[in-house]
This record gives sequence, structure tokens and C-alpha cells, in this order.
Amino acid sequence: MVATRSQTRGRKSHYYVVAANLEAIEILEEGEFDMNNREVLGEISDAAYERLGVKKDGRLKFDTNKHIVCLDCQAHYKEKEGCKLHPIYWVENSFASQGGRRLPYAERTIPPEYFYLSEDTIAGQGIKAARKIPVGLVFGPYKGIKTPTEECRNPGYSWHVTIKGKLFTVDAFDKTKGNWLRYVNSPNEETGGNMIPFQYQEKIYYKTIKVIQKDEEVLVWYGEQYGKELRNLRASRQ
Ligand SMILES: C[S@@+](CC[C@H](N)C(=O)[O-])C[C@H]1O[C@@H](n2cnc3c(N)ncnc32)[C@H](O)[C@@H]1O
Repeated sequence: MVATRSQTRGRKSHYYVVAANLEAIEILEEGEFDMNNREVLGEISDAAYERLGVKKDGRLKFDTNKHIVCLDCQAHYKEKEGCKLHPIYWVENSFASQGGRRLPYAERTIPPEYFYLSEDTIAGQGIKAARKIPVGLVFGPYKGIKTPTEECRNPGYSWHVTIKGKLFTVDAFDKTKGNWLRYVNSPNEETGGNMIPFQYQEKIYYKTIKVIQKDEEVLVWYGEQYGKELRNLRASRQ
């Protein structure tokens, strides 16, 4: 969605993805926003802006490979940019060569401007916010070893993905293959999550659905099956 400098080279970019009071993001034309209250997250080209927010015909069958859902509008959109009223901002996975080979691959992929690894979490290692993070940011994709579902050995570290109609799992247990999203824990209740997972073009991404305060833990609900396991675990401890 956000045009990189190379894509915009030679032409002026007029639109910016901005976070108002760091709460939610929106796309505004330069001059429409007051820099005092807003942070610019990135630029967007005129062409990308023009494609935004075209709600698809309600009869259109939802296709995870082509469409983005907007939960606020209960609608789906054809373009990666999503909905104009509730836009999303794709944050690229990063890879830090510094930290050397001492750190596992998974740890070196944490985008340091947004997150850090912590031991002071709901369970074992987890991810915390290095800054306040607004609603609407998309992180990922979740990287790991693609396995046929029936052979998946680490369900706690694996997401289902549908590829050409077939169900697979992406297993990120191995820190040399899985990236930083493998560290994100689950809340104890569904409503406790501040990000949600979704599939887009055969990959899993996490999107912020609540403002995440600095030093707050990032939590993604793993699904009803895992929720049941958590409840059973808690019951067995009582
Ligand atoms: C994707 S990993 C998260 C990173 C993990 N905490 C670690 O240290 O590697 C998922 C695993 O973390 C643990 N976990 C995540 N959320 C939890 C929770 N709310 N309660 C208990 N264990 C949790 C479970 O062992 C689960 O299989």
C-alpha cells in the first residue's frame, strides 16, 4: 500500500498514512493534517489512493488470496490497501544483521522500532511494544516450515493456511526457521487480544485491533480449540 521511495521516484506523493494521536490510522492529503497531533507512518501514491475502499459486491465470494476483510464495515475489499474508512498499513518484516549469529533468526526478525522480546509475560517468552502502536497496522507474514496439517508436530506454534484449497500448517517452533511472530502469546480470553490473525495470499498476518501501549504485551487469540486447552489447563491447576 505504501509506496516506497523507489516507486515514487520522480513524482510527488500526495497522500500519507497518518496516526491521529497515535490511536487509529487514516489516509489524508498533505495539508489536511496538523503535524502536532499526528504521526506520519508512510506515503501512498495517488494510484494506490484511487484504488482504496471500493466495497465489493456483497455476492462476491470471499477469497483469502484476493480480498481483505474490514471487520468495522463487515465487508471485503479487493485491493491489498483495504477499506478507505478503516485503512491498514503494512509493516514489512525486518531482519537485523547486527546482533550477529548469537541471536536466533526468529529474534533478529523483530522490528525493533515497534517491538522487543520479553520474559516478563503471560507465558514464557513473549513480545512487548517498544512504543504506542495504533489500530490498523499489519505485521508479518508469519514464517515457518510449511507442513501438511496431519503431520504438524507443534500446534502451539503453527497456523493453518489454505493453499489452492488445501489445508497446511506453518510451523514456527524452530527458531532458525520461524520468525518473531512465533513469540506472540495468546490472551487467556478471546476478548483479551490486541491483534488478530488473518490470511492473505497464502500467508498469515497479524493486525492491531486495539491501541497497544508502550511496554504492553502483544496478544493474539489462537482460536477456539486453543482456548479450550487453556481453560482445561487452568481447571487442572485449581
Ligand atoms: C506461539 S508460542 C508463544 C511463545 C512462547 N511463550 C515461548 O516462550 O516460546 C505458543 C506457546 O506459548 C504458550 N502460551 C501462549 N499463550 C499462553 C497462555 N495464555 N497461557 C499459557 N501458555 C501460553 C503455550 O505453550 C503455547 O504453545
